[in-house]
Amino acid sequence: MRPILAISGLSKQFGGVTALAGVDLTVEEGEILGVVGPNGSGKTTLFNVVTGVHKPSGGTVLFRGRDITGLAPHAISRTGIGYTFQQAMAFAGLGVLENVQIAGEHARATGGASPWPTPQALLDFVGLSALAGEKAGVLPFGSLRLLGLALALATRPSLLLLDEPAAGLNDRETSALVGLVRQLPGHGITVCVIDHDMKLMQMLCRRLAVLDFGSKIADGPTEAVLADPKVLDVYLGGEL
Ligand SMILES: Nc1ncnc2c1ncn2[C@@H]1O[C@H](COP(=O)(O)OP(=O)(O)OP(=O)(O)O)[C@@H](O)[C@H]1O
Repeated sequence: MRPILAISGLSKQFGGVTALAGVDLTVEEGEILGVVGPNGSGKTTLFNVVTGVHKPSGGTVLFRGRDITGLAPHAISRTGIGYTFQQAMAFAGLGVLENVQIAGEHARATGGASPWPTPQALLDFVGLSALAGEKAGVLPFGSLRLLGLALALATRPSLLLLDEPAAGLNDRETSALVGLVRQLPGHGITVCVIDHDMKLMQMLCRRLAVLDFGSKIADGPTEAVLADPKVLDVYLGGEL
């Protein structure tokens, strides 16, 4: 089967800094793939290049076989790639439901039936119905993260990129998030997630790719990757 996302030889220079050094990576339809690596290894840059925030210095990104390399973010979003940010993004002065409505207005026109036909249904899914009328700016941090997930889902992605979705969440909130993300493939949404929390990644991902200094050093079943001496080496004294 053709991968939903196929990244080949992707590189990105920021002046003299090599953030990505020729990364090959595929995301298979229906999986939850984890991308890990030490601070500064290029994970966020990888997402930023895939979503069009940064233009790559070299390489290609194919989404469902279509070359989307270097397209503008709005054009990439319309192909069906959604993403959440490290910082939850919402209009603070608008209501929770209004935020989801607005995000949905920018949804791609070509998607099939959404698993969540209304903004309210999406709020039900992420567990924020009770807060629908609140201003986003007054939400507690955990709820704001869930709103960030709802906003990304409102754009009706078929591939969702999650950048540190559990950062700052407590254990209960993290479990709730894991429960939601695990359901996404069943709703036709493939997931690629970055996080430092290896326990979270073990709960979510059957496959992990590891970046180090902008290069992919491992890619395979989660348990095998976490036992790989090359991976243990880059995390020496670190999170593992
Ligand atoms: N906009 C930018 N301008 C200049 N350098 C950048 C920019 N974005 C990232 N970098 C550099 O590129 C390298 C990779 O950074 P990146 O944020 O992709 O790593 P990361 O793996 O996501 O790190 P972290 O886990 O800390 O979020 C780092 O050396 C970083 O300083």
